[in-house]
Amino acid sequence: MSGTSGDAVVETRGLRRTFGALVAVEGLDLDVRRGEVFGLLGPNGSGKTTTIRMLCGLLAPTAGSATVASYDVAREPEAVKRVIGYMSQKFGLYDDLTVAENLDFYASVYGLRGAVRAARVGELLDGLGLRARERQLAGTLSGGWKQRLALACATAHRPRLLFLDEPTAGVDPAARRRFWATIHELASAGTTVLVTTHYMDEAARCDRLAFMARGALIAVGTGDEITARFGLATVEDVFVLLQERELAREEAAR
Ligand SMILES: Nc1ncnc2c1ncn2[C@@H]1O[C@H](COP(=O)(O)OP(=O)(O)OP(=O)(O)O)[C@@H](O)[C@H]1O
Repeated sequence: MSGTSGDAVVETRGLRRTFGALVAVEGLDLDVRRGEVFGLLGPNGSGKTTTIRMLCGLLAPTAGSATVASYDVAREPEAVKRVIGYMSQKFGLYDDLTVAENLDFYASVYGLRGAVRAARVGELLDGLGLRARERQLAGTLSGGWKQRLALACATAHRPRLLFLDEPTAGVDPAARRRFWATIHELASAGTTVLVTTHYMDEAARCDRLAFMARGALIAVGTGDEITARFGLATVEDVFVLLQERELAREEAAR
């Protein structure tokens, strides 16, 4: 890990990704510290998912650099994948496999074998309250249980970092609250969590936030620091302001 960032476990410098003429992520300089719950916020299309996919070693940067747990995402994507867990917007579950089979599958993909794998699957079933549903097909679970299972799958190998892309979209408030309790337990145990969300109550549960707009970082800090910078009362006000600016830009471009 490079000298100036101290305990940064995610570090990007000038990170950029284009798709043809479209600049999805532009010149991103980001530091996420070990054990922090870090929220990535921004309007639709602002580059959050593209950023997460680069940090997970799933998408090559066009330019700039990023390290995750000191591994370079462009040069060492396989090493990155071993130390991270990724829960995508679509959860990535296999609908025609049971709860236990999904867990077993992910545990095997993450390199767990034999008795260690069986023990870990059992631990996840019990720890996340999935035992009663272990033989149920994932496709028949409610949204809240799918989310729980997806989190269990993403943490099967006890990753040092967890990337969560809109993890609670379409999930009821009680399930969201339970989910966040689990996230904070993981963070207390030293897991670094980077999460994207459109929900402001979830933003309030993050230690620090980064706002993105049109692929660029607009502001980074605690909720209080960011609202102070914009001279607004709440993080939601900042979010709405950015969204309105985006809409105005789109109108002007028409
Ligand atoms: N594979 C791709 N090919 C072409 N364009 C893409 C691709 N992936 C993303 N984009 C574009 O890059 C921009 C950023 O998208 P991204 O999904 O990163 O935004 P986001 O902030 O995660 O949005 P949302 O909040 O809607 O999930 C968008 O304009 C999107 O259409």
